[in-house]
Amino acid sequence: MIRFENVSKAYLGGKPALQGLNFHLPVGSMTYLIGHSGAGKSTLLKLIMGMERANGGRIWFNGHDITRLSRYEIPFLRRQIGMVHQDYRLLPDKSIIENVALPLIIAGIHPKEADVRALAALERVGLRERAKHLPSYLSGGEQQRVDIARAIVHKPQLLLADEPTGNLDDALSLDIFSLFESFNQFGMTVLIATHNISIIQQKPKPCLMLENGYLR
Ligand SMILES: Nc1ncnc2c1ncn2[C@@H]1O[C@H](COP(=O)(O)OP(=O)(O)OP(=O)(O)O)[C@@H](O)[C@H]1O
Repeated sequence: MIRFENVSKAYLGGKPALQGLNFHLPVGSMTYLIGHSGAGKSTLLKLIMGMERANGGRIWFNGHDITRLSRYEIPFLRRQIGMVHQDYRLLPDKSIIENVALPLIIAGIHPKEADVRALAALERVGLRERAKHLPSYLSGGEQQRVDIARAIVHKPQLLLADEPTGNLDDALSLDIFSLFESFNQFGMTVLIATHNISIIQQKPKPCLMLENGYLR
């Protein structure tokens, strides 16, 4: 699904964030991306999303070189990817269902159809009955599940998560990782950047380990 070939990234004026990365994520795999703060985890995820450009090397997504995409092609790439954030990023003045339906509305789906799909996504994360509430009425763990529903509402092939349990306690974190496992069991490829060693031990998976921008 994803192949990195000798990929490097340096931000303007900074030291290299990623250097000569080579790896392959097969379709249907679930992988952890680990490494200390500043090791380059978020940068790697942003390269896959087309939010940052590599300075060298190639990134293949289903056989297409996404380092060569024009900015008009990037939205098509993103429609195949879901992204879960550490800080939820919900719109505070929109209801839960409106938050989850938003990517579909932006992609031009009819609002009624978008609502049906958003409710189905909320069902998958166990929050269908909270659809009409505002985000501020939900706990941190529930808001994280809304962010996950929004990330999967368009049925992406690939799910990326950047420190998805950074703000949650151990029990809630385990629930969130179980959700990711359930999506993976239905065929979604999953890549999770995490510091959560306890979860990695409880739910072992293949790991990509970054150290100062290099894969170990
Ligand atoms: N927009 C940016 N401009 C300049 N340098 C950046 C930018 N984003 C990240 N960096 C630098 O790139 C390197 C990798 O950062 P990155 O955020 O990818 O690491 P990380 O492993 O995700 O860290 P954390 O676990 O703290 O989120 C760091 O040295 C960081 O300071």
